[in-house]
Amino acid sequence: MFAAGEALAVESARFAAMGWMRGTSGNLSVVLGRDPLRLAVTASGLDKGELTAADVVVVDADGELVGKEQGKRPSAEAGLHARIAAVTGANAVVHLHALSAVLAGLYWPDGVELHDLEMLKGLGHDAHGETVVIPVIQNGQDMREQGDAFEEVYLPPTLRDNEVPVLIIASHGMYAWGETLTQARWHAELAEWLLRFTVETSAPR
Ligand SMILES: CSC[C@@H](O)[C@@H](O)C(=O)COP(=O)(O)O
Ligand SMILES: [Zn+2]
Repeated sequence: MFAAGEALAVESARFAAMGWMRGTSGNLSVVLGRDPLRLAVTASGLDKGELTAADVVVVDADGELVGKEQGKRPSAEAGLHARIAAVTGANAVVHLHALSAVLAGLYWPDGVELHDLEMLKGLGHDAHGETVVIPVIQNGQDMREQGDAFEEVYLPPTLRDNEVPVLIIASHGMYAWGETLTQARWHAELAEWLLRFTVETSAPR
């Protein structure tokens, strides 16, 4: 648990330095166990640039606190982290308030189309001839409803294509996930670049 807290604090500071976890915004999680599902998630309402290894709590599949943590509440969005981990099999989930994701969700509320960009390979897709759609769901405060909305738009991997390990929440931010915390970060970094490129080159003027 200390190791998970340490890893989440390091990643959180890195994301904050990128400007994607300003103030108390954003949250991160890693899966601790699957039967039953348990995640280590960042505690709520803290400065995400200054987390310590102790600023983490354990939650269940509904994002509810497991055990007693003195004075710390789970992230308000822990329930969506747990749902993404359950549905996708990811071992780490990151949630960022990247401006490019919010702008892309505003311009393309039915999903953001990406194609013919080398960076798509970092999301597990083809650099040529494939259109990758990052799904968008509406913002909300009920994590069960947000989880249901995610499940409706999520495209699992097929024999031909990999999943798209990214979700945009309109007027809010983005989620990315992966097999490890490092891979989740890579997906977030690459998706942010792809979204920024697309907003800057294709947004309606
Ligand atoms: C400016 S923080 C907004 C929060 O409501 C939320 O969206 C967020 O990302 C952080 O919530 P937290 O409960 O600290 O994990
Ligand atoms: Zn948020």
